[in-house]
Amino acid sequence: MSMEFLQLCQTLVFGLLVALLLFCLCIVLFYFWVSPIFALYKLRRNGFGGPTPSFPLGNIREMMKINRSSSSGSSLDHISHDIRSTVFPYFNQWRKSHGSVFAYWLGTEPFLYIADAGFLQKMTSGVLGKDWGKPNVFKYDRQPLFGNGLVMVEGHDWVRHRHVIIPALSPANLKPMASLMVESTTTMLEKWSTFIASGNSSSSEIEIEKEITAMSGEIIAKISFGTSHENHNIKVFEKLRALQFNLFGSNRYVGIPFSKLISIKQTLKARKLGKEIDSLILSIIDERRRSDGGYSQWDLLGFLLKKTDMDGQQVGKTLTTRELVDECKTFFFGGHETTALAITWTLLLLALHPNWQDQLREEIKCVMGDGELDLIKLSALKKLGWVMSEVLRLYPSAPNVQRQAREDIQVDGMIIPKGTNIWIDVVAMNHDPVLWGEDVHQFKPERFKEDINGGCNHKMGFVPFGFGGRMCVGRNLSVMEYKVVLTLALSRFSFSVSPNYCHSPTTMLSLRPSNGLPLIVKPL
Ligand code: HEM
Repeated sequence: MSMEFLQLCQTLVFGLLVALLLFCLCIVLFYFWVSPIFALYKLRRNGFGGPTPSFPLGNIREMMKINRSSSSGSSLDHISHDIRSTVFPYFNQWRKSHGSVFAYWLGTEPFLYIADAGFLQKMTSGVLGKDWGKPNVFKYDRQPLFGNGLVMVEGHDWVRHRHVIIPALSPANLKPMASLMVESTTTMLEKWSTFIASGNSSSSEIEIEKEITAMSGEIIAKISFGTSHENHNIKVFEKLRALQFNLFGSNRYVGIPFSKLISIKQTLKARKLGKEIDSLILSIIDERRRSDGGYSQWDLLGFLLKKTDMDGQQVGKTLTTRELVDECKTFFFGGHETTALAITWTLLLLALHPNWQDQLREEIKCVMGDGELDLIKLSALKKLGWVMSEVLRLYPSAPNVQRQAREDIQVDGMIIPKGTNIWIDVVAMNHDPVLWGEDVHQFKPERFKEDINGGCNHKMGFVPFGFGGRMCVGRNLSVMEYKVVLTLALSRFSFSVSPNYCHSPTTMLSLRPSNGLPLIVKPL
């Protein structure tokens, strides 16, 4: 072979490599630069304003800057329930200049921000639950936490999952679970009594958020898997918490191209934790399938296994084992955090409003008498129901609801282009004086006395459990747990705020007190 021929081959290979590299670069540029600019142009042409993005970061840099300059919390003397500027300071700022509906960008991902109940109603009226998407960008990011569980699944698969799960969480099915709630709550309260008795004073400071979260985790573990897998339950709980802190504990630049590579350590750790949780749950499922009576055990897994392996086969509505694992994770995570935080915020508000503690104690005594907690009578605790609604209004455990448009959606002649992510700001709507009146930031449970919507002047203005076909499936369970825990706690203790408390609500998927909730707890 001549030298010239070899040189020609080398030049050809080099040329091909350069061409390939240029082609890849063009694709990357198209996806992460040209395509977002087209999408931005489409949104603007349809009348959606918003802060100006710069690709590939979108508006993330500005969000971080506003976050840094926002207030970090308030002391006991200056607690304000207007949490809009603390929780989502950038939205609070942008709302002032762009109104309640505008477009912003997480990296190269377009988001439509909505804090307008009228717009929300028009946007959702023509779209069925199964036709909504969930933002792909979050779906990939949160894969280790939810997999393809009900929170993330879409289309006909979502219909099938919901069909299997809804009966599992019906009030009739949940009734036998109440005794598990009483058991875990009583154990926690006993521990508090012992702790207080061991000190020198008649009351003690207790870190309420930590206590309630641990107890709620124990409850959901027993409800999900029963009491015979305690070791596994604890491990799943601990690993899910670790996964949550890994995914949401610090900035990870979701939406920016190759963001997983930027935070490679966190990505790998999340993946590892996700796999460990999956194999723990798989081993529980395997054990159940092998054991005598594994299907008849009274818990959510028992119910789903029976549906999946037996009843569901006849009607073709079953879940695969992989889907069962994802649903167990979804229950476990979705089922404890939101409820635990609703109880935590309630105890803060009751500590700030001792007259409401008295009113609730009176109601509990009147409904339950002096005897043991009667589960059938829980629904008669009306005032406790108003308090729960008011707490979910001021401090919504789920501070936002998300969707992704899978088709173009028409709203008042404007088009939300297919692929647009949608971020509904529940905090902003719950604190909007136009919807609620001038006393919007005050704790007034009585606003729910005559009206389940709390006097909100738009029916889509109060959506603490979401809306439409995708509304939360766990609300019966959470109301039951909320009432059991608070009835037992208020019957034994009074609560006041510790001088060590710093009011600084923040989001880590759910809305939580960023420095915990120390309360002074005193036996009655
Ligand atoms: C105070 C307690 C709770 C609050 C505030 C809450 C709030 C929410 C919200 C806002 C959504 C989104 C709905 C939408 O997209 O329109 C949701 C969905 C969901 N929640 Fe809850 N939740 C609570 C308790 C629970 C519990 C106890 C469970 C499970 C046992 C649970 C399981 C789920 C599931 C599986 C979904 C997805 C439903 C779907 O997309 O079809 N939640 N929840």
